[in-house]
Amino acid sequence: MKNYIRKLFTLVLIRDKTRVLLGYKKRGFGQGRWNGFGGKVEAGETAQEAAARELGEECRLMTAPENLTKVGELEFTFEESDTLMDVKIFTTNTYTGIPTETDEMRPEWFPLEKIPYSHMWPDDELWYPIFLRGNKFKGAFHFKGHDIILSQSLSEVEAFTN
Ligand SMILES: Nc1[nH]c(=O)nc2c1ncn2[C@H]1C[C@H](O)[C@@H](COP(=O)(O)OP(=O)(O)OP(=O)(O)O)O1
Repeated sequence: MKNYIRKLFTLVLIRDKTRVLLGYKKRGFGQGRWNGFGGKVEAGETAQEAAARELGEECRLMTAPENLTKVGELEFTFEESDTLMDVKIFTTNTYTGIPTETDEMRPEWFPLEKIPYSHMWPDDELWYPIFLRGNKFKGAFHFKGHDIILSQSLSEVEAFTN
């Protein structure tokens, strides 16, 4: 196994009983795909602080870091890269503001039964059902390029260790 350089990322999924807010990524990593809002955790930030900041930067919704509940921990690696993306996934339904398009993302609400998996990361259709059932999960996905999952693990968990 490669000696990966681990980098911490966040992903925020805003949802209520009937719909989830996704953003169409207009540039950068994952361009052209629908995803939650998130990005790199900067030095000196907690993952929750970074998640709240990125939510504001990418779609103008504001929330306090303590409103964000961790629902998932996923690791992504790629044949072509030494970086291990360590992604902490949060959800909340407590926020202020109106989803607004930014340079990075175009937000849109999707009914829970109409999530656009064919235009999302290929792992999403595997773990969103766990998330949508209200459960927590952990997993790892190894990619060839950005479209092919070469190996994976995924399991539901009761809680996280940290
Ligand atoms: N396979 C995957 N499935 C998924 O659902 N989300 C993924 C993913 N791989 C990465 N992500 C998420 C994590 C994070 O929210 C986002 C990548 O971060 P960014 O879009 O912020 O990266 P950028 O390089 O554009 O950085 P910033 O300058 O920090 O905004 O994509």
